[in-house]
Amino acid sequence: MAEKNDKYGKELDLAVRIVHMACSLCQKVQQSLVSAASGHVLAKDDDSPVTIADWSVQATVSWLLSEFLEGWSVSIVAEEDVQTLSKPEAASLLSAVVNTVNECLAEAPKYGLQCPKKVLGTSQILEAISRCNSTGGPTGRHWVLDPVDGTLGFLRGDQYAVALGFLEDGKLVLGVLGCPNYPMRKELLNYNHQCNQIKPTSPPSSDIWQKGCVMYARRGTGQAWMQPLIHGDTKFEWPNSATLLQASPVDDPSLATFCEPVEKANSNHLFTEGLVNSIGLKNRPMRVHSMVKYAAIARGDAEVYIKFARSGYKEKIWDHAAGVVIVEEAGGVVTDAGGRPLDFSRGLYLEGLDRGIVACSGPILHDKIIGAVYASWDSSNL
Ligand SMILES: Nc1ncnc2c1ncn2[C@@H]1O[C@H](COP(=O)(O)O)[C@@H](OP(=O)(O)O)[C@H]1O
Ligand SMILES: [Mg+2]
Repeated sequence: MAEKNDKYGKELDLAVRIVHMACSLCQKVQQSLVSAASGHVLAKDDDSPVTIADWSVQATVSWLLSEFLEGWSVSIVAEEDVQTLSKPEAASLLSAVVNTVNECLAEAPKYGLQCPKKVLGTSQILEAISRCNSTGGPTGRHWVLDPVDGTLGFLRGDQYAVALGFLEDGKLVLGVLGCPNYPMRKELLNYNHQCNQIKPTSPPSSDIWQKGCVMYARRGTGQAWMQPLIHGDTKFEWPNSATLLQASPVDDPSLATFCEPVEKANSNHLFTEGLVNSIGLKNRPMRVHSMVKYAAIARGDAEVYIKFARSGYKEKIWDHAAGVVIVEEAGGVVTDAGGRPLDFSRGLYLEGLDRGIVACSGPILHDKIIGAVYASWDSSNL
């Protein structure tokens, strides 16, 4: 077991194993989605596969955390609620979730965890999902879960993440980020040409694409780690070939790569283009779904991540928690556009966030971006 004698060692060890299991669950669901769509265009409004993955991951993570930590009193802030799933018309969805969760939990021994003594029933699974109704806040211990971050990426057979953070007394102390499609070569992350449908043969089902990883960090250690996902009959053995992550040393903007959301609706591409041009960034933006953008900064595949949501949009803590601590421990800097740290202590949202989010591989680039925000804000079209 990892770092058991250290503070949060037990929680980190468990969270990493759980996120590995959740990634495997997602890969199976996404694979069935790719097979189902093989040769066809998946209906754009058919979001049931991602819904199954969302609820199944939430139920699995909730059940495992409760089973191996403080029992039913464990506090989890998570994206999904149980209402839709409890409706009579969602019966087949619910039954798919029940099967998916039980299949995943049956694999627990492979990850060094015990599986349930009996297959979980529908009511236990609904209870596990609905238990994740904490609203976090400034005191106590809270897990923060985004079961499938980047739902569009998931549906498109593209990038998505499973994100699990841990807060104590309002401070972010652990982050675990599963990136099941994170390619080993950064070029494969670059999706400027969005894929609007599942593309079973592109990227190729090569070894590179199948890899995937789990990143994790504990606040204050100055270290962030990455483990490959396990495949087939391989058993998860700590430290599971963990390697240290190091954010990029590049601090010359002309050599830096910046990443941002794929969706224009989620971040103002025009504003960020002006911003990065003004400090001399030349590389094309790396547009990637989900918190994989934080992963790219932590691994040194990109130097800058900027997100400026439309005014009035409130950023949720689960969309950032895991990624922020990993980037910071890998040597990066994450703040709002005013240069202040993100505040995870005020409930479901990053309350008080100044305009947008700026994550950089180091302080020099970060200062430049923040300076550019001040210089260009008044003339911006936000
Ligand atoms: N209008 C909006 N502006 C900014 N972010 C939004 C948004 N609508 C949804 N999001 C958030 O952006 C996340 C996706 O991030 P990105 O665009 O970087 O891939 C979504 O996570 P989910 O996919 O988990 O819902 C969602 O929480
Ligand atoms: Mg999300």
